[in-house]
Amino acid sequence: MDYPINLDLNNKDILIVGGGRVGFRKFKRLFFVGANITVVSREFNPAFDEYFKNDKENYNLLQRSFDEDDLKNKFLVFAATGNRKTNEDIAYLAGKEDILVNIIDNAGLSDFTVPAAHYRGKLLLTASTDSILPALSRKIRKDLEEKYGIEYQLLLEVMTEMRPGIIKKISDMKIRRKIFREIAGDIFLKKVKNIVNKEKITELDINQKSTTYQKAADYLIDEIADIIEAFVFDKNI
Ligand SMILES: C[C@@]1(CC(=O)O)c2cc3[nH]c(cc4nc(cc5[nH]c(cc(n2)[C@H]1CCC(=O)O)[C@@](C)(CC(=O)O)[C@@H]5CCC(=O)O)C(CC(=O)O)=C4CCC(=O)O)c(CCC(=O)O)c3CC(=O)O
Ligand SMILES: NC(=O)C1=CN([C@@H]2O[C@H](COP(=O)(O)OP(=O)(O)OC[C@H]3O[C@@H](n4cnc5c(N)ncnc54)[C@H](O)[C@@H]3O)[C@@H](O)[C@H]2O)C=CC1
Repeated sequence: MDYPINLDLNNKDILIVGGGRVGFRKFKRLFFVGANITVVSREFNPAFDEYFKNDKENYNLLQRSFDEDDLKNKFLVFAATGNRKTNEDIAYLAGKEDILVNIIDNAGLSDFTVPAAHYRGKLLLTASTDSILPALSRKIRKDLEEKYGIEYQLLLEVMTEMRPGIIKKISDMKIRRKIFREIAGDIFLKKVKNIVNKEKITELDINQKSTTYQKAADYLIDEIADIIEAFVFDKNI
């Protein structure tokens, strides 16, 4: 069985060997999370074209064959060539340097695999199948996209501001746990969803902290204050 872990790859040096269809999929997500990416590839999938144009970000696209020196000082390596033997060689060389590898055509030689992922603001939901049926991971990711909507992003955005204050103010851990479980419960989530629908809040509103977002956030902060009061004074809500 695999161990799930959420890695902070911001500014970490990552190597991808092979800029094909799969290499691009790995690249896109690494770019999204702020990694420092080097892609070495004999040829590049056209999906990389727009990235060749803006070559000033945290990535380096090198059109050539893989060289052992490419592994130097890398935090993680993805072997994503279409050549099984080359990918095997990369697994061996990276292993010698104690660098963790993902081998796109060989789960057995991989130190880690990549799950399908749905990001909803700060919520991250992932699916994997122990490498048995990646198409199922993809299908589950699509299901999660339907089920876990913008209300989760809104709630987490508001809680980013509120959680430290609640922890500071309420010293009793048991009461805090009750409060947080209530905020994460079905009843409260329904309220958040209603406000998303009523105010027509979009992802952009949340990211830009628009006035529509502020209005919704203020409403939720009041609701959360009511929950806190109810639990602190041990009322049954
Ligand atoms: C082991 C793993 C290694 C790794 O890449 O980390 C791996 C390996 C392989 N995948 C293959 C094929 C496909 N992969 C996908 C899709 C995804 N593959 C991803 C991960 C993983 N794929 C890891 C295990 C994850 C797990 O445990 O489930 C996802 C989840 C994440 C991502 O890549 O970002 C992403 C969905 C992203 C999304 O949409 O959300 C589709 C679907 C499609 O394209 O429709 C197909 C075609 C249909 C099919 O074969 O199922 C083949 C070739 C098989 C062959 O030769 O036929 C191999 C090689 C092999 O099996 O040896
Ligand atoms: N892990 C996954 O999610 C998936 C894995 N696969 C597996 O991955 C394999 C290939 O995936 P694709 O991206 O579609 O292949 P692709 O052929 O589109 O891309 C491979 C890239 O590697 C480059 N390359 C080959 N040898 C190289 C070398 N020595 N140095 C540098 N670059 C080199 C090529 O120029 C090419 O751009 C398939 O054979 C399949 O087994 C397929 C689908 C999904």
